[in-house]
Amino acid sequence: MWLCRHLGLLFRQWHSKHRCLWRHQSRGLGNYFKVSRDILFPYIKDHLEEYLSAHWEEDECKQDVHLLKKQVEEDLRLHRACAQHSLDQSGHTDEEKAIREVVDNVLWQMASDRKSTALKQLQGHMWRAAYAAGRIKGEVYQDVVPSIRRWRRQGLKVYIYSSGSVEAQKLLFGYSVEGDVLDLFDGHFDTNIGTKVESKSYVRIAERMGCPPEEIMFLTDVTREAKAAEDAGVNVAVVVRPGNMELTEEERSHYNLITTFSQLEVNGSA
Ligand SMILES: CSCCC(=O)C(=O)COP(=O)(O)O
Repeated sequence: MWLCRHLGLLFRQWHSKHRCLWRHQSRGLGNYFKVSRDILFPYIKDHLEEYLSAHWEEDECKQDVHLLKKQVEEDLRLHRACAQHSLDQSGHTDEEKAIREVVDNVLWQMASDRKSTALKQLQGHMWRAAYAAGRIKGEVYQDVVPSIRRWRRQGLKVYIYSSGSVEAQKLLFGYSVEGDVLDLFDGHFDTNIGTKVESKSYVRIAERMGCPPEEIMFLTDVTREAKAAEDAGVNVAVVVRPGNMELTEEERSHYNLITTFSQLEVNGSA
């Protein structure tokens, strides 16, 4: 999440006290949502083969598979590790084999916590169908909606930057247990702007927001992301939620830590 206010005072205060907030999680919107690890990702694993078989001939699914194949080509070109095919493919039709290859690749990417745009696009499309059918909901932490509403009343602009596709972000907040709360956000960014562990992504986002990096606060629960944002001159706070990755002693002393959004006050007194 990003907060941006063009008045400067808020951020100068926060900056001087190192009260920098920006949310993010190690494995999917963990600053906001309880469910990515427990519901969203298992949903993909459990329904992937069924989804691909049902939608294989549709243009959108073909595009998703095409993007995944391009990613495999890129991985091979860069000598990155690739998925190993798990099943004996003999006795299967060409379509079944092709689906199996995609399933293996997607499961492998997820096990490796890859954040490729190709993976995120397919996941977004699968979740869209699941939200529409009422099978899943975005279970937002209790402190999130009231805190963001308060910040917005105080004049902050709030953005999402997630490895999840913009479409998936909108679904998560559009179908949340609190109802459609998309009005909380002024904009969305995903890996199309660059990965969250690259400093230049944060520079580009600041440019898009029309806001100097030092007037922006980034909340994350991933310290590699926090480091990249800091390197770009953005203020950072690390959000500690149950089940997140353990922080080292050094990380604990270096970063401003919060356990709930309600600890962030616009006057800088977190
Ligand atoms: C947008 S819904 C699922 C989030 C997701 O797929 C993911 O990988 C989370 O990434 P984030 O950058 O939000 O930690």
